[in-house]
Amino acid sequence: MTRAEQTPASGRGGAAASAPVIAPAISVHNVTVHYGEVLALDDVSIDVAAGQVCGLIGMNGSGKSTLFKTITGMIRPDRGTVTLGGRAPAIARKVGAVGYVPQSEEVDWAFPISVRDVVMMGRYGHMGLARRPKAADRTAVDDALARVDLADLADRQIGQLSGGQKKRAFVARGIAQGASVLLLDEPFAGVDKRSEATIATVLRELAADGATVLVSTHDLNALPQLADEAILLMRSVLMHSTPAEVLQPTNLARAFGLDVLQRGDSE
Ligand SMILES: Nc1ncnc2c1ncn2[C@@H]1O[C@H](COP(=O)(O)OP(=O)(O)OP(=O)(O)O)[C@@H](O)[C@H]1O
Repeated sequence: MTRAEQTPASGRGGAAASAPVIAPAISVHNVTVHYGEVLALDDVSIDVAAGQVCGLIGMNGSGKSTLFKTITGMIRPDRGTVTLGGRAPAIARKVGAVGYVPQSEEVDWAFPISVRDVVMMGRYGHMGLARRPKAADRTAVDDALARVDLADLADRQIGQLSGGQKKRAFVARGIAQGASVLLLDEPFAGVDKRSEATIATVLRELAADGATVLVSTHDLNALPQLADEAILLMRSVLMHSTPAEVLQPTNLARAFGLDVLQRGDSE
């Protein structure tokens, strides 16, 4: 039985057992991942509750992308478990509960597909096997495009957008999907201020509506406005606390060395 299934009715009863136990939206327990000889994640444990925006901070190679891929189920850990709202990643993905915005380098931008069709991919879990969009799917896609300010560019080939617009298109895919967990791997990398502000606002709105957002970023200055909590990752979790606490110079120095303190970003 998962923790999500543990209700008072299934326990021994009594007043102390009356509160339902709610599974964290994202739960990573004792996860270790190797690529061959390379140890990418070492005994990582993280719980993030529903409705939170959690920032993921760490230097290049600290394991952020590996953590995202493990949470989506694209990578199977050598050890440990991942659950999303009490469900295995593969199940969560199948029912469209988890949305993923990958790093730009991982997308084939030459693929002959329009922005609208990229966003429509978020609706696949709501369609039958024939993947024929219904009116509700088209409405969800139009709403998501409007929310990230891309309605005017909906019919362009995805590769013909700017870096920030591409990121917004993938955020729109997650919105159209209605994902309760949204994972974003450096959505602010190489984007202009307008795209950054649009994405940050949308993430806050989604969390206010109950979604859980895990987002990696190198922009330490923007972290307090963006996130409710933050994780400092260096192969293992160095710290999981408030942004203010994580941004304490002594804590950043543990993850990045001392020079990051002068610059305000982690690149
Ligand atoms: N496919 C792979 N094969 C072998 N090693 C890999 C592979 N992918 C990542 N690694 C290694 O695993 C470690 C973690 O990489 P990962 O991409 O998760 O870090 P990251 O924090 O996302 O880095 P960045 O900030 O540069 O995106 C690094 O040492 C990296 O070199």
